[in-house]
Order: sequence, then structure tokens, then C-alpha cells
Amino acid sequence: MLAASAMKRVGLLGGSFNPAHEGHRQLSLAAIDALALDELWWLVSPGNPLKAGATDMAPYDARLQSARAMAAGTPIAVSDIEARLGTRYTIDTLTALVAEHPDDRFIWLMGADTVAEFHRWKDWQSIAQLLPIAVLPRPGYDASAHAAHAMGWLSGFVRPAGQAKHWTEWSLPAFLFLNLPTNASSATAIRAHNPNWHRKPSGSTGTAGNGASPT
Ligand SMILES: Nc1ncnc2c1ncn2[C@@H]1O[C@H](COP(=O)(O)OP(=O)(O)OP(=O)(O)O)[C@@H](O)[C@H]1O
Ligand SMILES: O=C(O)c1ccc[n+]([C@@H]2O[C@H](COP(=O)([O-])O)[C@@H](O)[C@H]2O)c1
Repeated sequence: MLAASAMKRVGLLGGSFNPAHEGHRQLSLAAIDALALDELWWLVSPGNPLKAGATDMAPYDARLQSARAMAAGTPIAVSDIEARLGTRYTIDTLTALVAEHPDDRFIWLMGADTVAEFHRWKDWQSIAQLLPIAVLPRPGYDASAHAAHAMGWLSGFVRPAGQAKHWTEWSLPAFLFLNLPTNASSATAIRAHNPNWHRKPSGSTGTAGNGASPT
């Protein structure tokens, strides 16, 4: 007799990871604890639709390797599912993931800085109707997140941070500001200091981490 598969509680953090840094890692580990997640996946974006004109976007493989290196030794898994599915918009990725994993429960994670532009994402209200959303605090972005255009609609669905572990029981939409220690790391700051972070020094073997793809 086959054993019934157990429902997994999975957090999803999408990003450019150009490059991945300590902020991604610290906040992800804290979110695993706060939300009682079984797994947390970093979805490395082949191309953020709102960064289409960016001239400083490193090649996809370099960003993937950077995420794997930063996730190494943690329970965080790095996924290239958007490259494999050919999806660029979050709503398309999440719709596919939910259909592929009907027995699991997903929650979308986003840094406080991204809330200000959330209303510009394709079908953003549908995203909130599909999955609960948890916001990772980020130094300097608390006010802009709370004042965001999207909050005009989302504020009616905000859940108390103290109930974070109960997210699988919530009706949707459900929006949560996580109360976690912050980390000021930023990929923009890293690139400003080292624009060639993704170019290997000559003689390098280029090995970086062993993060397995979850999907
Ligand atoms: N230090 C941080 N604290 C909280 N959330 C973060 C932090 N850094 C990144 N995030 C969140 O992680 C996700 C992926 O971030 P991303 O890869 O764009 O890094 P970034 O540092 O914001 O990059 P950039 O400076 O190039 O915009 C986004 O939701 C972002 O808000
Ligand atoms: O779906 C959209 O319209 C959309 C617009 C902007 C950003 N996103 C997603 O937001 C996540 C964070 O992106 P970034 O570049 O700020 O790290 C990443 O998963 C992107 O694909 C998604």
C-alpha cells in the first residue's frame, strides 16, 4: 500500500539574486522559523519584467551559482523553475507550481522594498488570491511598504504577525508583515563595490555551492 504524501509547507522567495547575499540568507532562515516552513525555495528569475532594461544584470547561470553558494549548508533550496517553464511573471510561475504540487501549501515571500511596486506586477491581486503573502522587513522600507499603492486594497487582508505560523488556515487574500531582525545587505550595494562580481578570476575552477533544485 502506498503511504499518503504529507502536505509540505513551502515558502517561495523570488528574486534576481544579482548576486545573492547575507540578507537573503538571514531573512529566509528567520522566515522558515517564523512561518514553520518545511522548505523554502529561492526562485531565481531569468528576467524580472520590471528590470527589462537593466544593463547590470549578470548572466542567469552566474546568479544561480551565487544563490546556490549563499544557500549552501542551509535548508534553503535554489530553483531554476522559471527558466525551465519559460515563465517571467510571478502569477504564471505560481499558477504552474500550485498545479504541479496540489498536496503542498505555498506562501509567497517578498522584501518590504518590493511592496511599493507590487501594484505594477501582472495580475497582482490574483497573486494575493492564489497564495498568502509574507513581507520580510528591510531597513529603510517599512514606511514605503505600509504606504504602498497596493496596500489600499491589501490592508483589508493584513494578519497579525503573532499568528504567522497559522498561515495555512487563512482564507485568501492574506497579507502579513513579519516581525524579524533586519539585515541591510543589498545586491545594488554589492554591485557598486564590485560590478564584476560574476566574472571568475583566471585559473578559478568556478565551483560554488551545492544547492539542489527542489522542483
Ligand atoms: N536585506 C534584505 N532584507 C529583506 N529582504 C530582502 C533583502 N535583500 C533582498 N530582499 C528581498 O529578496 C527578494 C530578492 O531580492 P533581490 O535579489 O532583488 O536582492 P536586492 O538586494 O533587493 O537586489 P537589488 O539591490 O539589485 O534590487 C526581494 O523580494 C527583495 O525585496
Ligand atoms: O510578475 C510580475 O509582474 C513581476 C514584476 C516584478 C518583479 N517580479 C518578481 O519579483 C521577484 C523579485 O524580483 P527582484 O528583481 O526585485 O529580485 C522576482 O521573483 C520577480 O520575478 C514579478
